[in-house]
Amino acid sequence: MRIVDVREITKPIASPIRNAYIDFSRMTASLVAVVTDVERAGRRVVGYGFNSNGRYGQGGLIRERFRDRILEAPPGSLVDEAAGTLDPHGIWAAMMTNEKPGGHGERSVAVGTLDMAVWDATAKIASKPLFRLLAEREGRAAAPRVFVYAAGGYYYPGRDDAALRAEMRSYLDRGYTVVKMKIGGAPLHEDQRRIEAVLAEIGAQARLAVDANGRFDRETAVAYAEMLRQYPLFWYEEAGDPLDYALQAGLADVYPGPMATGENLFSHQDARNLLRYGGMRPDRDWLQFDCALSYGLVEYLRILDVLGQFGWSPSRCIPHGGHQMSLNIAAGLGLGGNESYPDLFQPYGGFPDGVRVEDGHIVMPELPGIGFEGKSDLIQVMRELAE
Ligand SMILES: O=C([O-])CC(=O)C(=O)O
Ligand SMILES: [Mg+2]
Repeated sequence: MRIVDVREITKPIASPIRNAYIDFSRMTASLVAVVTDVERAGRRVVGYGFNSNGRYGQGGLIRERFRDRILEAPPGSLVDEAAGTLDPHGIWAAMMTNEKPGGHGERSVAVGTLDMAVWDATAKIASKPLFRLLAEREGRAAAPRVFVYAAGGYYYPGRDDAALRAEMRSYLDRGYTVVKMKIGGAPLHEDQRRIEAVLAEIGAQARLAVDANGRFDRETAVAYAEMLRQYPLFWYEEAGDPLDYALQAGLADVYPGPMATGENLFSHQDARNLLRYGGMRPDRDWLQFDCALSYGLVEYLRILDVLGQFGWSPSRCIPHGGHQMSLNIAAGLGLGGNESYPDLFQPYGGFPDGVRVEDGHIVMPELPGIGFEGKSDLIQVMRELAE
């Protein structure tokens, strides 16, 4: 059993939206394929992966370093003979040869993207859905029904509150019970008006989360907290810089409701610092680490270990990114749910065809691997890369 090729292509996922920090007019993503010499059901097994929105494609790093390390590693070091499939931990170690610790930068995105493809291939070779393989390895029962929430509510050029309300209404019509909107890209009083418009629209049918994308300094984060705490929000996300743990910890004193952060922390060491110093509360707050940006599931398993050491349950994790990889982790390892972007970042985000959101949950179909083959628009671009 061998990995015979690793391919990457950088694709546009541009759209005219803006959060408090960046616009997505030039956003790209890496699509990767890990090609094996194994056949299942009459087809060569190819694992696929891509990075989440918000960070750019990683073609340079993948082509200059990580691809060759996989292809040049002793093939036996990449295989789990006993399990009869690839060894994602061995492949991860090969990719990280000659990489110093710390300063995670964006190599974590390159490795996370390849790691997704490796797990897809690993589960396909085992002829199982990834969530079932993960649950078996951890000795727990899989839970195929997964909570999902609808992320959107971006700033668009010329957009008014009526359009924002209509967007949120459309999520409720599609079965979601939690919706998310952006804040911090407009003055506080304007954001407050937008929030009240959305709350009036969703009423008791759903809850609202708000996301500042790390925009605020301490004073502004507190001013928003004091405004936001009068509303029954699902969470207040990424108020300040993702690495400013003191800012986050200070917010807990003024904001009693749930807070969320972690999508821009890319390693178990950063996650540990958040839990050590960030004042996050395991009884109500949410952790959003996204394996596709942070060295993949091999590293995410280490993050879950750190959570355990600090008394956190995996059920407090709702990853960023809206991809099927995190849906599998949620169903296999007992996370609290997953993000979803019903109208954005297609064809990468979303669910296999025919999967519907009901009462804020989806049920995972029984597809081998991550399940990309069940999403026709996505598997089409994937197969153009490698089959
Ligand atoms: O707008 C973005 O960069 C995406 C984001 O923060 C989220 O999905 O939580
Ligand atoms: Mg966010």
